[in-house]
Amino acid sequence: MRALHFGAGNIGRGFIGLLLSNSGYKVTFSDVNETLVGHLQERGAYTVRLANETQDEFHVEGVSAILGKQIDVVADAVAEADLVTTAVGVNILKHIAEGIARGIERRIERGAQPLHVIACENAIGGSTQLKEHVYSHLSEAMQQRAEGLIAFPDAAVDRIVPLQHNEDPLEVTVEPFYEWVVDESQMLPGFHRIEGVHYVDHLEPYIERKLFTVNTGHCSAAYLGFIQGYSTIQEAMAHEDIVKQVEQIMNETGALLVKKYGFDSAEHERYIHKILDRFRNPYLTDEVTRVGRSPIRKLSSNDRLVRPAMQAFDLGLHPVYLPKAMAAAFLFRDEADQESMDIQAAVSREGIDKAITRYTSIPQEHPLHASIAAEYEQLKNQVHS
Ligand SMILES: NC(=O)C1=CN([C@@H]2O[C@H](COP(=O)(O)OP(=O)(O)OC[C@H]3O[C@@H](n4cnc5c(N)ncnc54)[C@H](O)[C@@H]3O)[C@@H](O)[C@H]2O)C=CC1
Ligand SMILES: O=P(O)(O)OC[C@H]1O[C@](O)(CO)[C@@H](O)[C@@H]1O
Repeated sequence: MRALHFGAGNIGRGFIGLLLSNSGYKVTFSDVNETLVGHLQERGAYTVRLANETQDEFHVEGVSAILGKQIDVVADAVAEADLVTTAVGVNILKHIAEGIARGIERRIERGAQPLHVIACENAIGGSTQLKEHVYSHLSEAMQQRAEGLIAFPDAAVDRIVPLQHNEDPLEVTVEPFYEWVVDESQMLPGFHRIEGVHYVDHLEPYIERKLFTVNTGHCSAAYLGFIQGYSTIQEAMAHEDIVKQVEQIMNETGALLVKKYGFDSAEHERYIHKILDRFRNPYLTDEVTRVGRSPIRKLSSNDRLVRPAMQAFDLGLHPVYLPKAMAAAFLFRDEADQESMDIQAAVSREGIDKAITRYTSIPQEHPLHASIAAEYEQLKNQVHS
């Protein structure tokens, strides 16, 4: 069984590649980072280390790599694969779509077997988004032939994998916890199951629970930690005032999730506490700049902050901590993160009110808009210099 995985980065090597290899897939990585591809081609193996007391090691062997810029090579790999997965970042999906489309054409022309394409990104409907990008490169006739042969099941992925600072450029340190949930209702018969994946009929409760708890809480810790001048999540989470606020934020999304999906509230509370412990993992060093990265994406209407806040509001809940997290996101600044610099420029140019509407799509007359603006005014004088 052959798997082609796009993105040989932290999640690619430390999570998806590891599970695929453990399930008997021979993994080929496609990446645009030539150095990384070179190392993988040369060694064909790498180590995954768990961030726990015993630093458990796993050796992933028999892997290969191709350069993602070589569309023809990528298309051939897609044509030969039994499974395609991605962990490149949701905004990069459009850039890998052409290679996948050319590969689909080749495999259909050869009368090949069905193919599953699973996007493992932090986004709602990631694989569906990828399908749209891929289909934009296919003729209508080819799209029709692809239906029933090529499936794009949506997925939720959860494992904290920070930026790596290991001597060995291929080694990756990951937290012990992981969760990979795939929408089985979007799959075709005969799929070679991946060990460790949880297959469900309805993904929405799982992806929203994950995105609105782990990701909402994590980025909030980053933005609130940034204001206080902390450089890592572990440093920020050592301060009880930040922990309390992060917990309140997750309680607000929790109230929404319990109301919307009927989750057991005691169980959800345990889920929140486990996540707070994961954020505090003393065996990891996770930079605030990584966890806060891409604030435009994180402030967008379908993502971890605005979507739960709006849904909560519409269900008659009145979030107050979520607007604070959003206000903190508007203050996050990292010169290496273009999105954060664009937000800072927009706020200076047009003021916070217009910037809130621009990035969150929350109209000025909505009560949440005023809450974010009020929190921003409070927080802006507290940013550690
Ligand atoms: N790191 C984490 O803790 C988690 C990350 N995720 C999601 O996984 C995805 C990847 O995140 P990370 O692994 O942290 O990022 P990363 O930056 O470590 O890895 C992304 C990789 O994609 C490669 N890439 C970029 N453009 C490409 C292209 N056109 N073709 C092929 N490869 C390309 C990059 O060179 C890089 O190696 C993101 O969507 C993220 O939200 C999800 C859960 C946890
Ligand atoms: O690219 P993003 O969305 O910041 O992804 C990283 C996030 O995903 C997580 O791994 C949670 O699964 C967190 O480490 C982090 O907040």
